[in-house]
Amino acid sequence: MLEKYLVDGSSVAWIRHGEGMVGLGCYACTDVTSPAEADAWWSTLVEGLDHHSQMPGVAGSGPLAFGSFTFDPDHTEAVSRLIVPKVIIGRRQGQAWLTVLGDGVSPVEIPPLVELVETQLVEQVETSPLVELVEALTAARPTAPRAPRSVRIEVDEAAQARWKERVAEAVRRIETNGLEKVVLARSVTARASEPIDARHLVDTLARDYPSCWTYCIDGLVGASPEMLIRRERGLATSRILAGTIRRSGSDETDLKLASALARSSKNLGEHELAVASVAESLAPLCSGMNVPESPYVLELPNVLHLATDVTAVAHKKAGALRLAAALHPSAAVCGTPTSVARAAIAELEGLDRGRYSGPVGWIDARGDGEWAIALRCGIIDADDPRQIRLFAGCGIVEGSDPDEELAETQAKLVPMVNALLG
Ligand SMILES: C=C(O[C@@H]1C=C(C(=O)O)C=C[C@H]1O)C(=O)O
Repeated sequence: MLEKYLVDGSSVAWIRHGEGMVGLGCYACTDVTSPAEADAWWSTLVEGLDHHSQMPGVAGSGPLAFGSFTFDPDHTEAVSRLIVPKVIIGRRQGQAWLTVLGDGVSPVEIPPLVELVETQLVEQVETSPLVELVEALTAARPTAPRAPRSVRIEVDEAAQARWKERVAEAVRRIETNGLEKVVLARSVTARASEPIDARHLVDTLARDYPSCWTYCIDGLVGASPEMLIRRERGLATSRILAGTIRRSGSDETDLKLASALARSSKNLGEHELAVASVAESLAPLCSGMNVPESPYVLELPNVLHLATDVTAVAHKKAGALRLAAALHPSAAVCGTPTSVARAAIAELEGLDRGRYSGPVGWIDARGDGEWAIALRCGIIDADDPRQIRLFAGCGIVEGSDPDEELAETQAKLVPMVNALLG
């Protein structure tokens, strides 16, 4: 529903269970090198920002900055970017709202959009001065989202073999030089005969993976199951995933797989490292932290994950971006110890991750917001939009088997592959 307001180009989306926000146009935008720099830029911009918003107090209402950050700014050609949309259409708990940045529109001119759920936005604003603004913003959307045509997904067996070699090398290093866990990723290129319409990918991902956070920002599109940090009225929550198995297609077998996953010492050990890294990074910025003793099994259509939700009360000054800066890169996407794992990734992976596995999300004027980890995603090539690079990785620990890890990356590619082919 929300995704139908997406306009190609500069529009952004953040959707889960059919709720969230779509941002149109660009009020302000900046390239940054880190979440900390982004935080400083946003704090300054938001002071005295002229805006008209409905539903104040609801998470996601008011002015927002959407952003996505590179995994490792020292080893990428990509840039981290923050976008403050001019218009935001939001929906939560069956209610909808509109936020407009800049002057020229008074709050009374903003039509009540509470019924947006049933009605087209443009109909709603027909009698208002906003109509021109919204029409201008949506004029760039000439057609309904279109599935990409003649998609070819590269199968490069030599590259797969090289990746398995890297996994084997990582396992050797784990046995010999103090590395406990390292996450190795690979990328696969898909090509269509026409430019890929990000809106189609958003539509499909939001429909097929409703419990994930579907995002679209500046060519980065995906549906992440992993929440690096959500801050809502000062309450911080982090969902940590580590330990994965592929689903079989049969409920009965999946049940057995789930209980095997919950008892597997390899997966539990890998999971513990990821939880410890989050708890350690959060501790200086929070109080009253609750870290559950054992993980639960999170079911997604393609895979099962071991999951832990950590909660804490964030210090007043620790906004969502500051928390994300402290948490990234967690062991879920980097490894343990962080610096050794990061260096091993730069040396072994042979991949520019770009914004894959970096924080992606939004922040509001109060410092609340949500930053997921950009997983199960693709990056549409800015120079050739018929092309998209898909990414997937796995945590490598002692005893990891290269063939199984390769199969796990294939399972993690499924959401994007299906969105492209479907
Ligand atoms: C790195 C990815 O996923 C991460 C690695 C996981 C694992 O190794 O079990 C599980 C979830 C994510 O934290 C990915 O999806 O690309």
